[in-house]
Amino acid sequence: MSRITEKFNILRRKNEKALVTYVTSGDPDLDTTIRLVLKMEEAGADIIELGIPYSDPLADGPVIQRAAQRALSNGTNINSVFDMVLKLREKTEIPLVFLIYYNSIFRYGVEKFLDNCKKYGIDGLIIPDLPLEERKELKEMMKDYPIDLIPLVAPTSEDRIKEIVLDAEGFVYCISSIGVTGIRDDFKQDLSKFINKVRKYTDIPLAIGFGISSEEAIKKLKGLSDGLIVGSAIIKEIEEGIKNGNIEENVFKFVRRLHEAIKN
Ligand SMILES: O=P(O)(O)OC[C@@H](O)[C@@H](O)c1c[nH]c2ccccc12
Repeated sequence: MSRITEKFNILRRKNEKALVTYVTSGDPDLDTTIRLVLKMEEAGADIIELGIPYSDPLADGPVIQRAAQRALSNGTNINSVFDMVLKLREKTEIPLVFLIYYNSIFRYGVEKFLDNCKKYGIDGLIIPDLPLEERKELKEMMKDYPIDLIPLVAPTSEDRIKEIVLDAEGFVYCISSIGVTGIRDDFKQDLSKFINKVRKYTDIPLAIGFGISSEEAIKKLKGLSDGLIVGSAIIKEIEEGIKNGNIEENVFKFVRRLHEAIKN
C-alpha cells in the first residue's frame, strides 16, 4: 500500500480530512524547500505536493508561475530536486507527490524518471498536461512501480469524469473550478454536485484544489471531500517571507491555521 493510501486510511479511521499543501521545489532555493516541507509537516500538513518548476506551465496561475521563475533562475532541475528528495527522506516519511508537466518527464526519459521516483521515495504523480492516450501508456509502464498516478478531474460531463477516475490511485484531484491555479475563494454552489458525481465512479479518496486560500474556505469545503489542497496561498506566504526574512515561520503559522481549520 502506498504512503498516500495509508495516510488516507489512518485519517479516515480518525474521521479526519487530509490537508495537502503545495510548494514549488527550489523556491527560493532547494535547502529552503527541505526546511519548508518539514515545517509544514510539523504544522499539520498530511501530504506534500512538490512542484517541479517548468518554463511553460499552462495550468499555473501567476503566483505559482512566479515561484517557478524563482526556482528556475537558481538552476533547479529534476536531478537537483531528486537530490533534495533524498535528503528529505532521511528526515520524513510524509507522502510526497510530484506536480510535474509531462513534457518535463518526457524530456528527462520516462523510465529513468520512474526509476528515480521509486529510488528516492516519491509516492505519487500529478501531471496536468497528460492526455488520456499517453496516460494509458504511462499507466502501463507504471504498473511495476509503487507510485500512484493521481488524476485531475474538472467539472465536465459524467462520461468523461467516469473515464478519468476509472483507474485512479492515491486520490482524485478534483478541480474546484475551471481556470488556472490561484487565489479565488468564491466557490460555485454546485461544487457539491460535482463532487457527488465523481464519488459515484470511484471509492478512492477525493481532494479538492484550486482557489482554497483561507481558513473560512477550508471550513466551508471540508465536509465535501476527504482532503483539501492549498497552493498559491502558501506561495504568497513564501513571498512575504522572502521580503521579511522569515519564510519558514510565515509558512509554519499559516499551515498551522489551516490545520486547525480542517481538523476542528
Ligand atoms: O494554487 P491553488 O489555487 O491553491 O491550487 C493548488 C495548486 O496550486 C497545486 O495543486 C498546483 C500547482 N500547479 C498545478 C498545476 C495544475 C494543477 C494543480 C497545480
